[in-house]
Amino acid sequence: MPAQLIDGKAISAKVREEVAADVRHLIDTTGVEPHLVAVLVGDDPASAIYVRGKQKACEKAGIRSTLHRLPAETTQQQLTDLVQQLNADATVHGILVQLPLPDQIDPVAIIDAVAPEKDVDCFHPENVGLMVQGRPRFLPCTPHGCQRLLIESDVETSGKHAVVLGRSEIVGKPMALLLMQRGLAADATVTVCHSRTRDLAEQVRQADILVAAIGRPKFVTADMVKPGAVVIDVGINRVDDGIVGDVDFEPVREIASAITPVPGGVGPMTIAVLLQNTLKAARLLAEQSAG
Ligand SMILES: Nc1nc(=O)c2c([nH]1)NC[C@@H]1CN(c3ccc(C(=O)N[C@@H](CCC(=O)O)C(=O)O)cc3)C=[N+]21
Repeated sequence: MPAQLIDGKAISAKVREEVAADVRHLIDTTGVEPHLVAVLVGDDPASAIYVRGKQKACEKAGIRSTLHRLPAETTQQQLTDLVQQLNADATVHGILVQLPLPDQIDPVAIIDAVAPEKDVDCFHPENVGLMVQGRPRFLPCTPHGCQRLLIESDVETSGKHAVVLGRSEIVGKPMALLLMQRGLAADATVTVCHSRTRDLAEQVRQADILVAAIGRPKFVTADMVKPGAVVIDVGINRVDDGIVGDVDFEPVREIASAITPVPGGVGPMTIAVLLQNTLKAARLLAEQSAG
């Protein structure tokens, strides 16, 4: 029997409705209208699609969204100036600087420049530190989106062996952390695999829950998946005929017990969590000004 399909579109719609209700409540009780500002430097087509998805989702959830488009030649100083201006703007609650940035810009310096209270990506070291210590301010959008998919699909993770394929700062590393922490969609025994892992296929085959975030099209083949495993595909790889994940979907679907599709899996969840974080940022500000 093929695996249950984990419907990220449907689950993200539910999360966005929760956010929309909470946004209305925040506006009614405090007058604060959550506001997300995205900054896009250059014109990477993949980034442009993400930005459009975000703006539409914001609109539907009652969150104000602004897009700053800067030319590809923008300097480090110019981008830093814009970030500082947004930090100082009390009407802005969330700041998202779209990655990757052009080569002349140091992404770490830009991430550090974003006010931690407005860092809805959860990339700033203060927010990463809080998350590592299990007292998060924000949760990283894609990893937490994956957790929510597991929760909504009633996947038991406690005591299970989770394998995270990929060790990026944005997905793999925080994903492993969230899965090993105490709590919902967590309490797992976690292995992180990456390009230097010896016997990678053998390691991946041990997974009860597999999160593929390696950024290589169809990297995970059916022979690497334990029968009955739950497979979360974070990959968004552009190929000639559209986008494919990091998982060879059709054959793996015959072996797994549940699997996320691409598109329609993790991607929409990333956006839904971004809205949750923007709401949280606005709420924190409202509480602060209420004293
Ligand atoms: N500071 C920053 N934060 C990010 O979170 C960030 C970023 N930079 N840079 C780019 C990547 C990429 N990313 C996506 C999120 C959602 C979809 C998404 O919703 N995709 C849909 C549609 C995809 C399509 O049809 O092209 C899906 O998977 O179903 C895609 C890509 C966030 N990123």
